[in-house]
Amino acid sequence: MSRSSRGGRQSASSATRMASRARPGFPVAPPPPMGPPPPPPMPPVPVMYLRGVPPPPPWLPQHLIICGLDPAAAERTDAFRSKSLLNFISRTGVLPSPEEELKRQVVVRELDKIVMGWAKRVAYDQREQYWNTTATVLTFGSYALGAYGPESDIDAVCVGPCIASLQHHFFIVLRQMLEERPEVSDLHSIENAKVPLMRFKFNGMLVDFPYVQLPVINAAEAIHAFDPRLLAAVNEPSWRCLSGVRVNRQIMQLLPNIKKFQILLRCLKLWARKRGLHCHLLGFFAGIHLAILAAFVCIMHPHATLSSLFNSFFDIFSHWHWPLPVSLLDQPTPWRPHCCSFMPIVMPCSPPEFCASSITRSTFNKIKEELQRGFALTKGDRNGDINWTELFAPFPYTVRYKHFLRIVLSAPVAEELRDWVGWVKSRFRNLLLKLESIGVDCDPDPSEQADHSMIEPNVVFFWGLMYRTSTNICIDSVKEDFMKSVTNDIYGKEKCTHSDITMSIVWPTHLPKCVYAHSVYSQNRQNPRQFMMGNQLMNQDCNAVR
Ligand SMILES: Nc1ncnc2c1ncn2[C@@H]1O[C@H](COP(=O)(O)OP(=O)(O)OP(=O)(O)O)[C@@H](O)[C@H]1O
Ligand SMILES: [Mg+2]
Repeated sequence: MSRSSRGGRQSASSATRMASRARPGFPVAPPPPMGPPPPPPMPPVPVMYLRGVPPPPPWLPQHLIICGLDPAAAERTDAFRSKSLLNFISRTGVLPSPEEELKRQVVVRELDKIVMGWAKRVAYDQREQYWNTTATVLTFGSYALGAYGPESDIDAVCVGPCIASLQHHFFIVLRQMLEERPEVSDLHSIENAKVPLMRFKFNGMLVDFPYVQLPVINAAEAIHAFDPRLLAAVNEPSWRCLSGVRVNRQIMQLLPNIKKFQILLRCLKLWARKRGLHCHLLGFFAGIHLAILAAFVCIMHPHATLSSLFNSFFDIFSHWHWPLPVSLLDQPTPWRPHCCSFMPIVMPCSPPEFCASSITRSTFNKIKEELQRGFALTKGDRNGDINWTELFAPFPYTVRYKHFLRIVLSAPVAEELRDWVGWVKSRFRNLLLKLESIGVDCDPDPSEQADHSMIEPNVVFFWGLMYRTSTNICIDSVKEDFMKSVTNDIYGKEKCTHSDITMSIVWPTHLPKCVYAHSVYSQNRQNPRQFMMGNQLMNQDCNAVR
C-alpha cells in the first residue's frame, strides 16, 4: 500500500494527533541571547485562531468559511480552485512527463551500476574480497522527495566501502571511470567544500555527487539497514550527506498525503522562482526550507485540498512570529542565532539541526512582503477563482527599484568562470551585510545574465537597491571590503589571480531588455501608466548590456 493511500484513510483521531504533534508553539528553542528580545512566543497557528474564531472542522477550507460560505458551497469553490491551480501549473511545465521521470531513473540506475563496478575494482586492486565489496547510490533532495522541476539537479550520494578513500579512489579512480563514459560531460570536482563532491551532467542532467565512506566492506547492504551505530562512525562530511537522506525520509514519513505535498512543493518552488526568492546563497529560500514549510502545512491540514494548502501556506507563514522556529517535531533544538536567526527552520532529524540559512534583514523583509502578497492573492473572493497568473507573475524589478548594483564576474575561460562564480556566490552574504551596514537594503535578483560586449566569459548580477539614508555610497570601499572576504583564504587568493569582479551602480535603463521586459509587462495589468514608462525604458536600454 502506498503511503499516500495510507494517508487518505487516516482516521480523524490520528490526523488530529498528527496535527497536534506537529503544531508549533512547543518550546523548541530558547530565545536568542543577543539583540532585541523577540516577541513572546505565541502559538503560531493561523491568524483566524488568534482572532478568537473557533477552528472549523478540518475537512473544510478555512478561508472560504471566513467568507461565510456554507460548507457545500465552500467545498465546491475549493475544488474548482484546486483544479484551476493544477491546470495552471501543468501549463508552466513544472510537472515532469513520464519520459522525464524515466530519464532521471535511468541516470540513478546507471550511476548505481558504475559505483558497484568501481568498488569491485578498488577491492581487486587492493587484493581484498572483491565479491563481498559493494557500493551504492542513495538519492535525496527534491528528486527523492518527488518534487523536482525541470531546473532541478539530481542529488545522489555515492556510498562506498572502507577501502575506497575520498581523495584517491573517489576523486581520481571514480572520476576517471566517469570521464570515460559517453553520457558524462562537464565533470568537475569540488574538493574543498564542506561537503566535497563531483558535479557533472549525465545524459544532460546535472548531478551533485558527494561521497560517504562507510567503515565496512559491504557498503550497499549496510546503508540500506541504516544502522545508527554505523552512521555514528562516519566522518563529518559523510555525516552531513547522510543527514540529507535521513531528513528526506523523515519528512516523507510524517506526511499524511505524499502526492498533495509533492504538488504543493512544486507550486511553492515555482512561486519562489518567479518572485526571485529561490536562491539560498543570495539570502532567500533553499529547496529544503520550502520542503519543510510545505510539509508543515500538509501535516497541519491533512485533509485540505491543494488550493487550501497553498492558501494556508501563505496564511501561516505571513503571520508567523519569526524568529520562532518552524519544526515538524516537538523536540528541543539548540539555538544558534548567528546562522539562522531570521527564519529558523528545523530539520526533522536526530539530533535536530537548523537548516543553514543566508537570510539577512533585507531579504527577510522581501520574503515577508511576498508572503503577505501571496496571502492577499490566494484568499480570493467568495465564489470566484484565484488569479494564478498574477500570483506567479515574475517580480517586476525595473518597476520596483530606481537603482541597481551591477556585479560582473569574469574569468579567462568558461571553466574558471564557473569556479569563480561558485566561489563568489558563496561569499555574497557578506556583501549583503556590508551594504545593509551602510544603510542600503538589497533585493538581489537570483537570475544570472551575460554581458556580450565583453570579450571574457562573464556572469552579471543585478541587485535592486533601497537607500535607507543617503544615496551617496562609495562603491569602491564596498568592493574593497567584500574582496577581503572573497580572498580570505588560500583558495580565494588562487582563484582571484586570473578572475575579476567589478561593481557599479546602474539605473533601470541599463538593465538588459530581454530579461526585464516581462517584469514590466506583468506590471501593466495593474498599472497601465507604469507599463508605458517601462516600455520607454526598454526601448532605450536594448544594447546597454549586450
Ligand atoms: N541550506 C541548507 N541547509 C541544510 N541542508 C541543505 C541546505 N541546502 C541544501 N541542503 C541539503 O542538500 C539537499 C539538496 O539541496 P538542493 O539545493 O539541491 O535542493 P533541492 O531541494 O534538491 O532543490 P532543487 O530542486 O532546487 O534541486 C537538500 O535536500 C538538503 O538535504
Ligand atoms: Mg537538488
